[in-house]
Amino acid sequence: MSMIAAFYGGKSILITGATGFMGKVLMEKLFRTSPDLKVVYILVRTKAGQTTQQRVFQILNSKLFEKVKEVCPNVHEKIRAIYADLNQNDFAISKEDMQELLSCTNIIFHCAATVRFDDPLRHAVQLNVTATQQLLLMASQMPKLEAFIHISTAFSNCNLKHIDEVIYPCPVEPKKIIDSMEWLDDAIIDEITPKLIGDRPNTYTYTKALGEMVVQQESGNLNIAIIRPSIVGATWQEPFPGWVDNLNGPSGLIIAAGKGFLRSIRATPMAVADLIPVDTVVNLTLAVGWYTAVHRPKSTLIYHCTSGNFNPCNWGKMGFQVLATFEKVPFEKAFRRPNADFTSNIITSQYWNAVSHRAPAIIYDFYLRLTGRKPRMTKLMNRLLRTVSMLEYFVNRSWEWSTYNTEMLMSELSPEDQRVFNFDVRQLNWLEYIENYVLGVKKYLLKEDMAGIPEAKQHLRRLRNIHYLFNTALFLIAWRLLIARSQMARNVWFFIVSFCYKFLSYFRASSTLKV
Ligand SMILES: CCCCCCCCCCCCCCCCCCCCCCCCCCCCCC(=O)SCCNC(=O)CCNC(=O)[C@H](O)C(C)(C)COP(=O)(O)OP(=O)(O)OC[C@H]1O[C@@H](n2cnc3c(N)ncnc32)[C@H](O)[C@@H]1OP(=O)(O)O
Ligand SMILES: NC(=O)C1=CN([C@@H]2O[C@H](COP(=O)(O)OP(=O)(O)OC[C@H]3O[C@@H](n4cnc5c(N)ncnc54)[C@H](OP(=O)(O)O)[C@@H]3O)[C@@H](O)[C@H]2O)C=CC1
Repeated sequence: MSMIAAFYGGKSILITGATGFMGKVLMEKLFRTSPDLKVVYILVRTKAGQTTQQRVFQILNSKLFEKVKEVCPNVHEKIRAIYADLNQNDFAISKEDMQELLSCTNIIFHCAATVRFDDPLRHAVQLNVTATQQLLLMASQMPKLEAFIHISTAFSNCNLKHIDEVIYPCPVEPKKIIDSMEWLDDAIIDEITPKLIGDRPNTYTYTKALGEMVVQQESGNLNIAIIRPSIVGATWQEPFPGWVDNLNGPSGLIIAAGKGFLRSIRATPMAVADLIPVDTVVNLTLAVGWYTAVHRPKSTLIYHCTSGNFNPCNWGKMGFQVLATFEKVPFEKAFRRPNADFTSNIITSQYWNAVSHRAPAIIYDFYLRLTGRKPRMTKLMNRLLRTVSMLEYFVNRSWEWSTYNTEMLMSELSPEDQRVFNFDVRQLNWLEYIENYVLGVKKYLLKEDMAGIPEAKQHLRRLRNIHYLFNTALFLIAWRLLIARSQMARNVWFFIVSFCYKFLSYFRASSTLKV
């Protein structure tokens, strides 16, 4: 019997960010392993014209929840969607709902965040820092609360090379940052943002670091733990391999490469690709929830959820396997054949951006214009290059994360819990994982049918022929222009033609003699 699964039985659990990538997998695993839990409160906002109920309905009707519905047929009754906007005071939660949350919650998993790298500081502070502070305040008023689990990121201190399972202070206190956001205007905030974030690459990593400081400062008597996952990728095993539902991290780039838009990226092939499957993160999160509530460690423990020190994979190996999978299962309607490569420095990267990204986009837009359609490729390409430039920081460096607490927790689990809540990435086979990841992107993100593979392959063969034809035409035009202008080119051309002629004449003569 799993002690962790039994622990969550009968519990009232509050999840923020339950509609996000990690939140959905967390809910799925909770219901699948502890179908007898009392209730899961989720703080949900309305979005894209959907009510909170409609959003829950959509999640429950997705493929991710198919197994849950078998083991917990009344799952819809156990999810209590509470309207909340984490950008608002008291999260805009109604009085009755707030009362219920305060009096009933046993465990909190705080997953909500803005994960955009380019969010203005004000917005990132609001969600990643102020909302965390408010949630802690709520938590301190919950008499039945046993544990508060905060999801941070392994990159909150990406300005360091070696990162321990401790909270590193930021130069300016979070409280001062929160206060200043209230009275500074946007223009001034934009101006001081680079100074505040210092040697971190974006507002996301900076505000996640501030969020951790807030957790430490406001922890009071609460049982708190912080989890720091690295780059969260598709599911490894559960509920099935390859599930992914957003474009963050590598997923968007896999699509861009598979559709032939992305042809080169400035990356260091030997740098560690610290990817971690989302189900691994969720298993660790649930194990940490149990350990924090039951063992009540004296201080806030931080758990690194990373793969690099247990089972390292590098970007070269990852890129290679991604491309190998495209050969077997190509994406449909590719713009060009998938043939991406890593470049090593900024100058070659600029060159390939001009030749392999911008030029084809301009040519294609010209073709669209000629055929009376609206040009769109240049805009799309600019967006892609901007995204790539933001991710480059993370694919050109390696980090070392100490994992003392994570290993300690692993050793504390019973063999059954180690199996059911497995977060030991030493067992992960990267080649298999990456192949399933690419397949998952095709099936669950692009919603492409496997039956379309022969047609996709045929399309790629057509693209290859067009590519050869285009290159031959380009060569002939260039050559024709050259011999019209240069005596030397004419001499070379004359030499080649006469050499071929002589060779053919000799060949014809010798074959006639044999007869
Ligand atoms: C030895 C040698 C061997 C060589 C071998 C050969 C090598 C070959 C190489 C081949 C390459 C193969 C493929 C690649 C394989 C791997 C490559 C490396 C991947 C590297 C990625 C790693 C980086 C991750 C770093 C993570 C560090 C921190 C981790 C975290 O803690 S947080 C999670 C990470 N967060 C993110 O990833 C968010 C990043 N995104 C953003 O910040 C923004 O989206 C943006 C990038 C700034 C873009 O903003 P825009 O405003 O321009 O666009 P917008 O967001 O409005 O979106 C545009 C349209 O796209 C849709 N969209 C965007 N995001 C999403 C989403 N998450 N879900 C769904 N849809 C999304 C959006 O809707 C827009 O659509 P529209 O409305 O229709 O226009
Ligand atoms: N993905 C990754 O690679 C990594 C993620 N993490 C951390 O893991 C956690 C989960 O990330 P992930 O699931 O990938 O992120 P997602 O972007 O997929 O999910 C974010 C969640 O936060 C919710 N949210 C955002 N703003 C608000 C708001 N104003 N009010 C209410 N809810 C809001 C979103 O709701 P809605 O659906 O309404 O937008 C969504 O449910 C985050 O804390 C992130 O920092 C850490 C390392 C890596």
